[in-house]
Parts: sequence; structure tokens; C-alpha cells
Amino acid sequence: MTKFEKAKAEIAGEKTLADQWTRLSSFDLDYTDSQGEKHRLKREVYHRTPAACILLYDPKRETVVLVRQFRLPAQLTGEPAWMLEVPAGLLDGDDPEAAIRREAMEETGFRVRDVRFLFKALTSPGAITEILHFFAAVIDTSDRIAEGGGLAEEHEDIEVLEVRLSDAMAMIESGDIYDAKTIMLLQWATLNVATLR
Ligand SMILES: Nc1nc2c(ncn2[C@@H]2O[C@H](COP(=O)(O)OP(=O)(O)O[C@H]3O[C@H](CO)[C@@H](O)[C@H](O)[C@@H]3O)[C@@H](O)[C@H]2O)c(=O)[nH]1
Ligand SMILES: [Mg+2]
Repeated sequence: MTKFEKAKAEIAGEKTLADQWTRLSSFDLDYTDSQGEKHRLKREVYHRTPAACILLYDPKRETVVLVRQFRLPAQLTGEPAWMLEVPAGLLDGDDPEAAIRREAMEETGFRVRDVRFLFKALTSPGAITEILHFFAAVIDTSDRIAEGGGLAEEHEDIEVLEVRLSDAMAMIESGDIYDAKTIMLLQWATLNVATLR
């Protein structure tokens, strides 16, 4: 028995506010609350498509592969804008595992052999439809078969770094790493390092 047994949400209308790279719309929502009372609510939603990210861990060197790139929203909030993150990208119609293999190669030059699906998460459920699929893979130096750095035709300008897991954890505390998906994967790695062989 939950508080929300009487609750329901029905979409009464949707208006597209912007439809360029990603659609932004405004919804009228007929929300019946937990007391059974009906209210008309307004909600704006940014329709981001699904994405995937990956922890690449080398157990011999105890290192993780991170990428640094420019992020405009970071600059707009006044934070350092060339952010350190785990490799990630939009699925672009592929299944999550195929997409993360492609993104890992494009961004880091690492070939992903066995890949482990960990979990998925909505990254900002109040406003954004983005669902992110999290993966982990064990790598070693022989798996780096290309430069990485991102796609030239998309002007991706990516630096590839290999950082000790313990140093990366310290960079969360110092504020040098402040991307949510990256913090989640580094913490997962720290908790599960014994399984990453
Ligand atoms: N024209 C245009 N191109 C864009 C725009 N936004 C992104 N792009 C292009 O689309 C590419 C998307 O690259 P991906 O590697 O697929 O995605 P990502 O930006 O790394 O996204 C990942 O990280 C984000 C931030 O943490 C996540 O939001 C996202 O879900 C994903 O995990 C960018 O490099 C850029 O070329 C835009 O508004 N307009
Ligand atoms: Mg990316």
C-alpha cells in the first residue's frame, strides 16, 4: 500500500517550445494527487535521447580512462568548463552496448572486449528525459589501438587521460571532477574493484 494508490497523471496537452537539436515542450498535466484531488499542472520537458557511459579500468596499473572536453553548461554556471568525465555518448539509434563500444573507441581509442552492464539512471528526472546506461570494462595497454580524441567532423576536441583510481577519487573531493555520471562510476569502481580483473 503506497501513498500514491489514488494518484494518476494524464497528459492534457503538449506544446513544442523549441525543436532544434533537441525538442523542448510544455505539458499541461491533469494530476490526481494522493488524496484523490485533481489539479492542472504545467511541466516543461527537454526530450534528450538515451545515452551510455563506461568505466574503463586497467587492474594492472589501477588506472581509469577519463576524457576532458569543453562543456558550455559548465561555463554558464561559472565552473571550470573543460570537464573531466568518463567516456560517454548518445546511443544514436544503436543498442546501449554497441553504442558504448563505438563511443569508447571514438573518444579514447580503447577497444572494449568484455563489457559489463551495471545499471541505468535518469540523470535529471524533474525536467529531462535522458536515461543513461552505465557500463564497465577491464582494459590493458594493448587495447589502446587508436588515438581517440573524438570525431573531427563533429569538431570533438577531446583529451584522453589515464589516472589512478585513488587519484580520481581524490579529484572528486577536491572538485576537479564534478560530473555526476563520472562520480557514480568512480564510486562504483571503488566499491567493486575486486571484481574488476
Ligand atoms: N549542432 C549541434 N550539435 C550538438 C549539440 N549538442 C551536442 N552536439 C554534438 O553532438 C555530439 C554529442 O557527442 P556524444 O559523445 O554523443 O554525447 P556527449 O555530449 O558526450 O553526451 C554525454 O555526456 C553528456 C554530459 O554528461 C550527457 O548529457 C549525455 O547523456 C552523454 O552522457 C557533440 O560532440 C557535438 O558534436 C547542439 O546543440 N547542436
Ligand atoms: Mg561524448
